[in-house]
Amino acid sequence: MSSTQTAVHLGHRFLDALPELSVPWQAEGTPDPQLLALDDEVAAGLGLDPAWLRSPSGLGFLTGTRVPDGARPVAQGYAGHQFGNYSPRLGDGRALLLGDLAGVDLHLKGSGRTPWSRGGDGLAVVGPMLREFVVGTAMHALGIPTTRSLAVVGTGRVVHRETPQPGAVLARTAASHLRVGSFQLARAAEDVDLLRRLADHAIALHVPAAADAEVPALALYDHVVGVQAELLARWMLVGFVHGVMNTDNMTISGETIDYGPCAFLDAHDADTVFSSIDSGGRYRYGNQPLAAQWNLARFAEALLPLVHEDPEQGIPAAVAVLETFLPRYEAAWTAGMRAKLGLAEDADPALATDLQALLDANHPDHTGFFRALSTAARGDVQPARDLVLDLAAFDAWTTRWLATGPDADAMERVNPVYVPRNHLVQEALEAATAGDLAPMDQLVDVLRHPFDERPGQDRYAAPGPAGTYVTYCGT
Ligand SMILES: Nc1ncnc2c1ncn2[C@@H]1O[C@H](COP(=O)(O)OP(=O)(O)OP(=O)(O)O)[C@@H](O)[C@H]1O
Repeated sequence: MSSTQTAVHLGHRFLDALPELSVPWQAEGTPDPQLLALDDEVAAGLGLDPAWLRSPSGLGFLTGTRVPDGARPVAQGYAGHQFGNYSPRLGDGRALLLGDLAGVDLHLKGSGRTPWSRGGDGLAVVGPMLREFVVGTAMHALGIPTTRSLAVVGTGRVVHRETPQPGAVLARTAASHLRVGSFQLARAAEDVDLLRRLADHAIALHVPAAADAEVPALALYDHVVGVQAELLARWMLVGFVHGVMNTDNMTISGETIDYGPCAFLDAHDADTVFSSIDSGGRYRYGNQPLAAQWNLARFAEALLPLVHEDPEQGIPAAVAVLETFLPRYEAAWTAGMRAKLGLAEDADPALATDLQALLDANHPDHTGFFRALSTAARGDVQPARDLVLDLAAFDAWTTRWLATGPDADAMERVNPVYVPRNHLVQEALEAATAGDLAPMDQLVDVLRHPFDERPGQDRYAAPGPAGTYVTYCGT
């Protein structure tokens, strides 16, 4: 196999800044590594040669078993609220931060036990790691901030879940792996110096201008509230359900992280839940903005000692910022809806909220309906009309909307034809787990160009049969 890879120099910025949150660690060996998926574009962004990554030495790099000279992999510590309950010790129980490269973190998932593993085996399996690859790739193509999957490598190890599963390691990149839970751990340590270094590190990476603010931690908080408001609006507009919005899965960068029990809506329904363990519907589609706000309140609590030396006295300033979350979310959502509906800047905002009410009442296929509206903007309302039950309400809304002269071309640039449909992802992952990668490769190929309609590929645009949502709790 040809290889033009020169030496890889992995930095260790997290370990240098925050040794207390870092446990130097190594990956477990992989008996028989086999490449299952590789994103050449992500590789190129890191300055890595895809041909080398496919070679035995590249697979050693991607699984953490052959670490470049000078690299210092660590398991990162963090805490977090999971489904509302606080866990003081989470951390990378099956993951490692290999280091940083080209300004981003390179992280492994499924690389073996660490001191944060608690009772877990430290491993990951093929299906869920490929799910992260497929859905993360789709999210990036949709223009939504996200960690990115570089590769999934089958380990050749059998992993014991409900049934024996083939093991895998995911290699992914992120602007950083700083989470709300990272701050919760530093706050719980009652070490203000550690908390300050963590905030300074986050500021240096994600919002350098905050360093000059009167209260840098408050400026950091304001930034995170803003990027999360934008992110949540993007999720809601595209019909994405994250599924496990615990505080350890909320990034400081504003990137989507951890594609566990996630999926895209078929029928638009605020009560949609995909995670089999989310019995109370805490992270249902329609509750996501409020779940994010709740997480941001926990972030504020963690930051309080940096807002004021008497944390209690920092509360009003932090609450004032937190209270901007929903207005910022609504502004981002309104702007996004304006784009999805091909409206001019000065269009009546009630067009968006009235359409939302129509979607809530009629449950059309989310992705298909918005795409069909661009056909309506070209003069054929029937495809959209076929998706709703309340035809009088649809006709009334459509008449108002069409009178604004919506821009169909602009709409087609923001309303995807293809999203990772739950049933297709499931089908592809089951095939891959059984050794056939072709369905996944074909699916990823379509998802990389979500706005470009492809003749003969209708099955990738269609919703699954009603009632066949796969609820999911695999890891
Ligand atoms: N098989 C396992 N062995 C050890 N720890 C695990 C295992 N699975 C999950 N964990 C740990 O449980 C916690 C919650 O897991 P979760 O599934 O949210 O994270 P993850 O998918 O492993 O990682 P990330 O959030 O980085 O994408 C984390 O601390 C994670 O490291």
